[in-house]
Amino acid sequence: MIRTLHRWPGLLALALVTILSLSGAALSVFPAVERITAPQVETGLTVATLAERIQVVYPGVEQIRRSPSGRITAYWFDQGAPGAAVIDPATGAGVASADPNQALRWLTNFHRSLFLGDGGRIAMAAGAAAMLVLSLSGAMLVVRRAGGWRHWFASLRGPFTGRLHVEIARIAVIGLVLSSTTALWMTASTFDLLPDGGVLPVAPAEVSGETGFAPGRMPTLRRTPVAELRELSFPYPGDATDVFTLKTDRGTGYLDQGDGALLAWADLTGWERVSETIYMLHTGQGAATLGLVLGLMALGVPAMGATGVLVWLAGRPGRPRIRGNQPAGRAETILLVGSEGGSTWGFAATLHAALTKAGQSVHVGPMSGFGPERYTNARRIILLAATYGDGAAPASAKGFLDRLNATDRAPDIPLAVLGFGDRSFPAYCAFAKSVATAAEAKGWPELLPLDTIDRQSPQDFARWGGALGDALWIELELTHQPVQPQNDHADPRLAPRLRRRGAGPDRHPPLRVSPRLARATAARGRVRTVPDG
Ligand SMILES: Cc1cc2nc3c(=O)[nH]c(=O)nc-3n(C[C@H](O)[C@H](O)[C@H](O)COP(=O)(O)O)c2cc1C
Repeated sequence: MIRTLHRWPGLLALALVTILSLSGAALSVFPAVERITAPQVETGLTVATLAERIQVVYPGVEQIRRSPSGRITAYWFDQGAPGAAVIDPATGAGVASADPNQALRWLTNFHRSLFLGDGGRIAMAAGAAAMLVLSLSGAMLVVRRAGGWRHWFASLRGPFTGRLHVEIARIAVIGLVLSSTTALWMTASTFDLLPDGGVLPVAPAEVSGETGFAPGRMPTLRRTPVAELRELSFPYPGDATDVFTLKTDRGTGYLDQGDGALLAWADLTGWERVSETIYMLHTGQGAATLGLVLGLMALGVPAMGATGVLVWLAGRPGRPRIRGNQPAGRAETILLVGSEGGSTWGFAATLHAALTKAGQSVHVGPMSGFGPERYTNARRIILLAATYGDGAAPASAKGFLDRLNATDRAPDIPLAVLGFGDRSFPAYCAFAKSVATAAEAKGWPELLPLDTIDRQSPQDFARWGGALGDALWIELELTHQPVQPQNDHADPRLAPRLRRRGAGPDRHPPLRVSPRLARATAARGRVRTVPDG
């Protein structure tokens, strides 16, 4: 279920989340550059002093703005012509153009809406939602694979592409959850779905009617550090009824231009504060370092997309077509498979073919489809169960143990459990062992004791086949030629190990095990083979 939830949004929204993450990563650089290039403000500088300095240089100043990076921009009128510049707060003089950065504007529009207006905004929000689902389901898969939250950073085993996918995911997931959640919040805010609109102070009923009180002398501005400033708007020249408007991190107020008195004030609402914090966390404006970290994490998305597709492609051909598979209600032998990577299905196909050749009718299906009420003709049930993660159930065996535990009585059909695992994992064949223990506890009759296959060994399988043949009183030859999973070649640790054990089809001719010999070796717990023919 979680795997499906991870796979399909991932494959369907791959292009969208890649666009979102790459453009987001590029955007994350701008606040950091602005932070570095913006002229620095001396500590303790007040809005009063800043306004005074700017007014000396630009007497027609009508607005002063401070961006979250600390950059100060002034806008003025000079003989009827508008002007604007980035200001050096130490002098009040302009030091750079205030024209908006075209690349930033282009990237921002692309990132927000793909230049498609509201439709594009909704598409990008869907991409963010897909990223959130992918991050959360991915985190649950990492936990399952590592064997719990405590092992989040434990070293990984398994094919290279899968490991790389998880290695990136477990670092990037925090940033991706943060970026996607904040993106969804911001979209909701854009579409007015949140009550986070600003509240303005009530307009003053009376003003002094005077003009000309210098901003540098106004008590409120003298108490307000520039670090808190967002915007200071000057009154319209010649209009004695107009006021100064001050916006800071705390709220908005009106100041009388005749005596500097604070006429009205409104604090930011709780919703506004939350929305502003979320805006800062998403854009990195006001938190440039965090922005860069999130941008780096976003770069993990294309890499995870590529490795995720490779993992999906490698896993797809895992389940072979089984010719002559009998319906569950008609088969004498029910062969159920618990597999994650697909290789156990190959063993099931070999066993199915050998039993069919010996005249049996066999049904092969996933362990997750366990339904004893359907096995009306069955005389035996065989479970081939791999283990994944720290002793967890593989994908095609999900729910098997729950279903078995929920039944009052185990089926009255003899059972054989064959575990597939790898001895280099601490919980060797742990899932098969749990199944065998649960079956025993339910009083399920035993056809064969639990046996295990280490690293898909054909010899181990042939040996077990001999023991099964003896139990069924038939000649049973299991000559399995494993198909090496494509991405195991990329795993420098797995491939030599498999080769040493002779798992490669080219290194190992099919093995024939005589039932008598197999019985003898099975009893001694080691494997001996006889050459073909
Ligand atoms: C990520 C991963 C985790 C595994 N965890 C275990 C484990 O905990 N215990 C074990 O015995 N084998 C473990 N294995 C080995 C597999 O169970 C074994 O290779 C099995 O034959 C795979 O069968 P399948 O391809 O049908 O899933 C793991 C393999 C991988 C790739």
